Amino acid sequence: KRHKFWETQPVGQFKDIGDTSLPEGPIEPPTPLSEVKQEPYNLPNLYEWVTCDIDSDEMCTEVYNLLTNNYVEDDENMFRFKYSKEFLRWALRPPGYFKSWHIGVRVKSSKKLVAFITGVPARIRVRDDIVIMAEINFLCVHKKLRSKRLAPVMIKEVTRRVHLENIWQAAYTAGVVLPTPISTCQYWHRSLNPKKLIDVGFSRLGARMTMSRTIKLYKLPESTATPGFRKMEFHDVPAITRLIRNYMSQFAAAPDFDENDVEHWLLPKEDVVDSYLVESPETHEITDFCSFYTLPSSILGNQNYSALKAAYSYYNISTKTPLLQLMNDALIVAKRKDYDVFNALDVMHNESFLKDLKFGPGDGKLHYYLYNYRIRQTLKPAELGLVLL
Ligand SMILES: CCCCCCCCCCCCCC(=O)CSCCNC(=O)CCNC(=O)[C@H](O)C(C)(C)COP(=O)(O)OP(=O)(O)OC[C@H]1O[C@@H](n2cnc3c(N)ncnc32)[C@H](O)[C@@H]1OP(=O)(O)O
Ligand SMILES: CCOC(=O)c1cnc2ccc(OC)cc2c1SCCC#N
Repeated sequence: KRHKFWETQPVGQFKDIGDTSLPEGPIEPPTPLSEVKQEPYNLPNLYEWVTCDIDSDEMCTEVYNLLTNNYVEDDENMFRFKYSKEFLRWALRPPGYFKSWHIGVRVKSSKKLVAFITGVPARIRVRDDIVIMAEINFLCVHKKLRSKRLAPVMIKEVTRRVHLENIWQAAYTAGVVLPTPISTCQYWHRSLNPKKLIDVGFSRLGARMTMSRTIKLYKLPESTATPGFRKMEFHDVPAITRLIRNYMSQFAAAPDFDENDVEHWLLPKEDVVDSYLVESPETHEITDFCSFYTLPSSILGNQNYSALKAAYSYYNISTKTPLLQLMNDALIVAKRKDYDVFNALDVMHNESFLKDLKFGPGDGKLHYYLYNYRIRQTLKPAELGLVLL
């Protein structure tokens, strides 16, 4: 496959796979800031750049509507991600964020928002290197403007704006194969509402299985099992920061969270992110943590349902409570909050609980990428400690 754009970019190229002579680390050196292109890339004549101020409800609504109607669908066009406005505000305003990295494209005449791409700054450790990167996300071109080579322009523009902040690396994920994945992970799904998943056509009744038997198979207790299991609160931030920094050090790639990052990314936010911890009733030590984010999807073309309420496993830490028991408590909480499905990637130690907790493998893959940073050997999912939204 010819990647006319990606072959011009400082990313691992397919032709270089297996070439262990190439050094690990940045592919190109930084450009002197005076040499970074000062003006935006040219768009086709009908279009103009707009910096999206998502603090503005009007602008945030335009972004929400563009994504709701034009963002990622599964291969069978059964679902389309429907990130909420509150989720977008959370995802796009972490500590140190740049409004200039929230980039839209409007039709000059109608002022209609027809494309979007974002970056947020993140400190990411790759093996022993801590690298300031841009996490790139929400790349979206309106369905009516596809296959016009707009995406490469969007990517070059966000790259330019990231360079202006003296940042030279990026991290991103995609369902498509591009030059060149640093890891390829698998989605797993745990039914919480099997009747709905069967009705929408995602799941099928097992052979020799009735609907009532299937509902019983996925049934969960009303209450969690772990003593001291409770919601995370603001005063837990220092302890959770210590816990996650220590736990994540075992993975080849992971976020380098400080207390400000933990406060932003891991404190519960209603209908955005849920986080729970285990505080030992005896010692009051905080020993374990689990979290999931809320990403609904539109259900496309079903008579009975229009929305899927999905929970996505985020960061989980087990030092005393078995991960299996901790994640079962997460499932119990998600079911109690009326989620239809609990999704997880096979990253970190997730493989250890997926089958036992009745997750089934999805048919979608998620490829992880670094921009302008080579790693010699593809990482196994279990070596990945990074979950992007
Ligand atoms: C130092 C800082 C660096 C920051 C930047 C780092 C890099 C960040 C990179 C971005 C990370 C985003 C992460 C993220 O947001 C999470 S992945 C979600 C991406 N969005 C969607 O799938 C939404 C629905 N699809 C669309 O809106 C369009 O199909 C998009 C806009 C995807 C492509 O629009 P289009 O109308 O269908 O296509 P053309 O404009 O004609 O362009 C075709 C070229 O685009 C390449 N392409 C297609 N999909 C891609 C994808 N998902 N990543 C990267 N490249 C992608 C494709 O390979 C081809 O290049 P090639 O000819 O070389 O093969
Ligand atoms: C029921 C299990 O599938 C999903 O939850 C789901 C929901 N919405 C999507 C929207 C776009 C989409 O495009 C790849 C996939 C989904 C998926 S499966 C992959 C995500 C996970 N886990």
